[in-house]
Amino acid sequence: MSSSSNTYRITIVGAGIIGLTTACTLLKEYATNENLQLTIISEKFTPETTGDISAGYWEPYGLKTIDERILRWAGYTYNIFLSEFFSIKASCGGIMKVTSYRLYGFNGQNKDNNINNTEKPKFSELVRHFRLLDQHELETFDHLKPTSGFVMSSIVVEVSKYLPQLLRFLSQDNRVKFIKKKIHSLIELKDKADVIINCTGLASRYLVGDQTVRPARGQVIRVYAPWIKSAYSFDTDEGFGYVVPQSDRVVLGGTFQLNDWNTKVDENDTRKILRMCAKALPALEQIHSGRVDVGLRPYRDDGVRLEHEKTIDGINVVHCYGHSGAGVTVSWGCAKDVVDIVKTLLPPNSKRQDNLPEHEQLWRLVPNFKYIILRAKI
Ligand SMILES: Cc1cc2nc3c(=O)[nH]c(=O)nc-3n(C[C@H](O)[C@H](O)[C@H](O)COP(=O)(O)OP(=O)(O)OC[C@H]3O[C@@H](n4cnc5c(N)ncnc54)[C@H](O)[C@@H]3O)c2cc1C
Ligand SMILES: O=C(O)C(=O)CO
Repeated sequence: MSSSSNTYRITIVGAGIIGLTTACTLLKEYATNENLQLTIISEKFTPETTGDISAGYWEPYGLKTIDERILRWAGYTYNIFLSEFFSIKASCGGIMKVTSYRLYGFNGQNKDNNINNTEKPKFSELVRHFRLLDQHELETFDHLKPTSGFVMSSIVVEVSKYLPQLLRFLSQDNRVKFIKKKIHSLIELKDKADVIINCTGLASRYLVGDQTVRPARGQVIRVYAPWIKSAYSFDTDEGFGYVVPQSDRVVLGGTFQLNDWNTKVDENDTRKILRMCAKALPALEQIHSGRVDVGLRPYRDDGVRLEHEKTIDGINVVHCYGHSGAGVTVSWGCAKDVVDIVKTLLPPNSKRQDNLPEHEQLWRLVPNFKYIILRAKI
C-alpha cells in the first residue's frame, strides 16, 4: 500500500471547511506518525471557498433527509465547537454561541405542516437549552404571527476567520504541504498518494463524474446591525429567511435555488431577502446597504457521500462531499468518519496521547496553535 519507505502519503483534494477539518483530524489521529506525508491540493483557499460565504450557522439545512448519519455528525460537531476548551481558545477563530429562535408558520398559516406546537425537530436532543416557545412568546413575534417555534443555543462559525486558523494550525506541522492547483483527474495523483481524500464539494460533479451533485444557489447579505445578538430563522410569505449575527456583521438570508449556476448577485433576490428579514425584525427596514455574496451549495440527491472507493485504476479514494447547506454543521463529524476509514487503510502507529477529550487532544498536539490563538487574540 504505501511506498517502500513505509511513508503514509495522503492527499486531500479541496481546502474548504470539509477538507481542512479533515486535515486537522488526520494530524490528531496520526499524531506520532513521523512517516505521514499530508498534501493538501486545492484550486482555491479561504477566503474563496463556499464556506467563506456561508452564514456559518449550526443547523442541518438544505438536506433531503436528516438521517442518523447527519444527526451523529452534527451532534459531534456541535460538541466540538461548544466545548469550553475550543470556544475559549478558538474564540478568535470566529466561533460564537448564540441564542437562536426558529419560527414556523407565517400569519398563522402553518405551511410546514409537519411542525406544530408540540413537535420538536430531530436535532433537538443534540443541542443545549432547547425549548418550544409558548403561546405568549410566539405572540411577541406578532409581525410574523408564527404558529409554533423553538429556542436553543446554537453556534455561528465565521468561516472566513476560522479557516485561516485551521491553516495556521496545519502549517505548524512539517508533515503538511499545500499546493494551490486545479487537478483534472484523480489519476494525476495515482503514484503520488496511498490514499486520496476527495473534498471538492460541488466540483465532484466533474472530478469524479457524480451527476447527482447539483448547485443549490444561495445569496446572502452582510449588513451592519450591531443591535442583533441572536439568530432567527422563520417562514414568510416569500419563503424561508434567516438572520445570523457574526462578530461585526449580521448575515441576512437567503435563497435556495436548485440547479441555478448563477454566481452573480440578483437584485431581486437582494430585495426579497431584505423584505423577508424586515418582516421578522422590522428594525431591518432601516437597512439599505450591505455586502451581497452568492455561493453554490454542493447539493446531492442522495445526501452526503462519505465512503471509500477503490477505483478501476486501483486508487484508494475516500469521498466526502455533497453537504448542501450543512457543511459547517457536520464538518467535524464527517472528518472523524473519513479518518476512521483512512485508518483502516493506513493504520496509525499509536493511540491517543492521553485520555484528554477528543477536542483537547486535537488542539493540545500543536502548542503553537494555542499560542497562535492567544497571539491572534492579543
Ligand atoms: C449562502 C450560503 C449559506 C450557507 N450557510 C451555511 C450555514 O449557515 N451553515 C452550514 O452548515 N452550511 C452553510 N452553507 C453550506 C456550506 O457553506 C457548504 O456545505 C460547505 O462550505 C461545503 O464545504 P466543502 O469543503 O465541501 O466545499 P467548498 O467549500 O466548495 O470547497 C471545495 C474545495 O475544493 C476545491 N476544488 C474543487 N475542485 C477542485 C479541483 N478539481 N482541483 C483542486 N481543488 C478543487 C475548491 O477550490 C474548494 O477549495 C451555506 C452555503 C451558502 C452558499
Ligand atoms: O443558507 C444556508 O445554507 C444555511 O445553512 C443557513 O443557515
